[in-house]
Amino acid sequence: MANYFNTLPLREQLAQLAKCRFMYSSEFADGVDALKGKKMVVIGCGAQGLNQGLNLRDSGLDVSYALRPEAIAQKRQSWKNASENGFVVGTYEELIPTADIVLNLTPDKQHTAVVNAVMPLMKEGACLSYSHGFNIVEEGMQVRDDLTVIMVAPKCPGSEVRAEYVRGFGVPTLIAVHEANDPKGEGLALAKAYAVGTGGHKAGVLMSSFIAEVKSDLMGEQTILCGMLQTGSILCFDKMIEEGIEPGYASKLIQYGWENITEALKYGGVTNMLDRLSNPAKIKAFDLAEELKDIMRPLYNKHQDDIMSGHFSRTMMEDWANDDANLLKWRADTAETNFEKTPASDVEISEQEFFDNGILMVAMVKAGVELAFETMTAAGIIAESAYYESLHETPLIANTIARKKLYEMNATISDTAEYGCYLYNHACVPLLADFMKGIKSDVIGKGLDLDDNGVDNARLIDVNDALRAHPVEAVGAVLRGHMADMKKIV
Ligand SMILES: NC(=O)C1=CN([C@@H]2O[C@H](COP(=O)(O)OP(=O)(O)OC[C@H]3O[C@@H](n4cnc5c(N)ncnc54)[C@H](OP(=O)(O)O)[C@@H]3O)[C@@H](O)[C@H]2O)C=CC1
Ligand SMILES: CC[C@](O)(C(C)=O)C(=O)O
Ligand SMILES: [Mg+2]
Ligand SMILES: [Mg+2]
Repeated sequence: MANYFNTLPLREQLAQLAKCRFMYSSEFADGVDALKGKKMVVIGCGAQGLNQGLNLRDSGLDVSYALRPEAIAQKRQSWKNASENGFVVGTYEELIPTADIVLNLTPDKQHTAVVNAVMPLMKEGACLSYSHGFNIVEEGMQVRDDLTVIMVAPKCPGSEVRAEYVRGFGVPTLIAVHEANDPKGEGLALAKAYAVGTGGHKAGVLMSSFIAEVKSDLMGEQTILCGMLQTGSILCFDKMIEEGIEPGYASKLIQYGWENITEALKYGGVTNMLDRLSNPAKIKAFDLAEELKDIMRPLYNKHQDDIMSGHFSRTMMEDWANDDANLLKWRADTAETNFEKTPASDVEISEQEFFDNGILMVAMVKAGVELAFETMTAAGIIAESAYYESLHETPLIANTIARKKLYEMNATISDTAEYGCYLYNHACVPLLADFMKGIKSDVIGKGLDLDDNGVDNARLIDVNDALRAHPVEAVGAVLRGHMADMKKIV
């Protein structure tokens, strides 16, 4: 199998990357009808499998789980997830031949083996679905001609797919039909109904392509979403300890800080997040973010270039073949960081204090969101998709850190995202070493110690104008206009 993207002529690569259209709520008027009465069989019951299945069942659909024999025999977590939630569980042989749609929700590393095992069992004309296009785009998987192949990719961790649905909202979702596999022309109707079933249509659905999803998803998760939050957590914690901040306070400021400050981002973009600071703190955060952007821009470009060229997927697949040696080592290293090992104290931190004492964290989020957005759009990813992959998803990842620090984030995201997160982190920590030498507790841990909050009017106007003029703010305002059901978290 070859990298499918790399086999395409340049004009086709560009056309696929640019494929992305925001779908209006009127396009979902048929709800889940296209899937009513159809058998949906999910393979794997982990982060996405369990949570998507719960939403689809609550939306009135027929969901069951096909697990590998050892998972059933050993009553593994996947078996517990499915059976304790009252789903029918069976082997591939028992359930796949009955399926109208098979949802492949196993880790990307397993896709080739899983698809090769289930394809011969799938009935004529059935549908195979993915939630991430890696197997099709980066590995060139060929699927039987009679099968429809679709993708319904929630732009967030599985835990939040469920949490947002239960709150009455949803998560932005990219849907796509693999053009080589749409023999009956029903792929789009199935993907739309599936997105409604998970609640995605309430947050925004983009009709896109497998290629656009893969090249944007990998970029978002490696950089701002997981890599930047991991790097920021480690650097900010270590700096606070160096500056004499009480460790339990430092741990709490970071663990819950990302969630608190990015809630403001979710509601009103980068502008609103910085508007939560006093005027002097806003100017300070702006300047820090500009400095961070200058330092980190080459790293963001490298990640996007490596994703586009296939270098990233090739090297990750080498690690797969090497028994995940890098992934497992990096995972063990994360468990040993001071931030991870220091429990949060029970000291009260008010919502405003997270902003006032976390100016550097605000600057890191601003820099990361803007850089990821700028890099993705410069590479041909459409602004709406780049917005979901940077700004909208950052708070959803921050929610996982609030639960159980970096452990929870890395356990909840896909193995692919986790690998990319560590790759970024290991490059970004040394890159920011000199920058961090100049950082003091006034921007992380204590807040600015000023007698008055006076600022120069002209400078404040410039900063406010620059914040509002960034292109992520323009597309964000439009997309948030379609998110009437969004619910408050903190
Ligand atoms: N994690 C996330 O939040 C997101 C994931 N995605 C995509 O969703 C897909 C699923 O990822 P994710 O939910 O993280 O996966 P998980 O790592 O949570 O694993 C899912 C399940 O797959 C089963 N599994 C593992 N290996 C095999 C195998 N060889 N054969 C059959 N079953 C297997 C496991 O059960 P057991 O070992 O017990 O058999 C496990 O329950 C991926 O394509 C990912 O990129 C997309 C958006 C976000
Ligand atoms: C965090 C990255 C993601 O793509 C996701 C949750 O959207 C993943 O692969 O886990
Ligand atoms: Mg994603
Ligand atoms: Mg991903």
